[in-house]
Amino acid sequence: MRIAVPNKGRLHEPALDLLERAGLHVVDGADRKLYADTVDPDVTLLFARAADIPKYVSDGAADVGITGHDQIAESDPDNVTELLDLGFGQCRLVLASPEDGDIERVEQLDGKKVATEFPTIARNYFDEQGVDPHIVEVTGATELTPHVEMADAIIDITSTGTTLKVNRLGIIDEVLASSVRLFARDDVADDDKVGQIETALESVLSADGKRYLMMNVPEERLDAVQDVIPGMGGPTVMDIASGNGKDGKVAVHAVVDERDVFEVITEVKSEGASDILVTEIERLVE
Ligand SMILES: Nc1ncnc2c1ncn2[C@@H]1O[C@H](COP(=O)(O)OP(=O)(O)OP(=O)(O)O)[C@@H](O)[C@H]1O
Ligand SMILES: O=P(O)(O)OC[C@H]1O[C@H](OP(=O)(O)OP(=O)(O)O)[C@H](O)[C@@H]1O
Ligand SMILES: [Mg+2]
Repeated sequence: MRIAVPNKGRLHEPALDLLERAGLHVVDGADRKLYADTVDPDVTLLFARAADIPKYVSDGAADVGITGHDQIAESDPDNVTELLDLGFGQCRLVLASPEDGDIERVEQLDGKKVATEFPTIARNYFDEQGVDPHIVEVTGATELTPHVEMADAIIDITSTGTTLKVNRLGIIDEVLASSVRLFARDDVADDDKVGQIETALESVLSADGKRYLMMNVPEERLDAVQDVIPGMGGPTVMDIASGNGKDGKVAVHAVVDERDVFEVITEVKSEGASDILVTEIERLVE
C-alpha cells in the first residue's frame, strides 16, 4: 500500500507529523528521498508535489493520497474517494479583482481574462455562473497578473488575506473552500489496510483538543461528581484497592474537552474529588 504525501511546501510537515502521531513512523526517511518505508511493512510513503498527488492515486502509482481538496477538485479524477478531512491547510479559492478597478461582479468578466493556477475549477465555476472569460493559466504569483495587464481578475488561494491585501485585490466571490483530505482510489477504498490507515488518522484527530482526567471520589459523592463531568458516554468508575487511606473512594476517569478542563476541575473539587490528574491523549479510537 502506497501513500502519496506532499514532498515540500506548507503541507509536507503537518502531513508527516499526522502520520507519525498515528503510529506510521518513517523508518528510513532521508532529506530529498522520494519514498520511505514505515514501521508497517505493508505501507510505503511516496513524496510528490501537492498538485500531482491526485494523479498519482488515480493512475495507480499510489493507492492513498494526502493533499488539498482544491488539488483533488482541480485534477478531478473520476476514480477516487475522499475519506477524511484532516483539518489542516484550510484556505479558500476566491475570485478577486483590483480594488481600484471597475470589475466588481462576476458577470462583468464575460470575454475578459482571468488568471489562475486552477483552470478546471475556474472553468466549472464560470460555467455555473453562465459567464465565459478567457482563462489564463499561470503556475504561481497569480496576484501579480492583474497589475501587468495579463488579467482582469484572478482565482487564487487565500487564507489570512494578506497576499490579496498587499496586492490591492478585493474578493468578488468564494469559489471553493478547501482543507487537506485523505483520499483513496475507489478500487482499494474498502481494503482493510486503507481502513486501518483511516482509523489511525481519525484517532489522532479525535484526540486533538481532548484531555484525560483522573480523580479519586468518595463513593457518596459519586453522583454529584458524575453530574459535572461532560465526558464522552459518561466517565469510567473503578474501585481502588483498599488501604493507603483510599477506603470508601472510587477512581473516576473521563475524556473532557480541553476548553472545559478548568471548569470541570473546579467543580469536581468542590464536590469532593481529590488527587486529580490531567493528561494529554495521543489517540482516541471511538
Ligand atoms: N495560504 C495558504 N493557507 C492554507 N493552505 C494553503 C495556502 N496556500 C496553499 N494551501 C494549501 O496547500 C496546497 C499546496 O500549496 P503549497 O503552497 O504547499 O504548494 P505549492 O505552492 O505547490 O508548493 P511548491 O510549489 O513548493 O511545491 C494548496 O493546494 C492548498 O490546498
Ligand atoms: O491569504 P494569505 O495568508 O496571504 O495566503 C495566500 C497565499 O498563500 C499561497 O501562496 P504561497 O505562500 O504558497 O506561495 P506560492 O505562490 O509560492 O505557492 C497562495 O497562493 C496565496 O498567494
Ligand atoms: Mg503555494
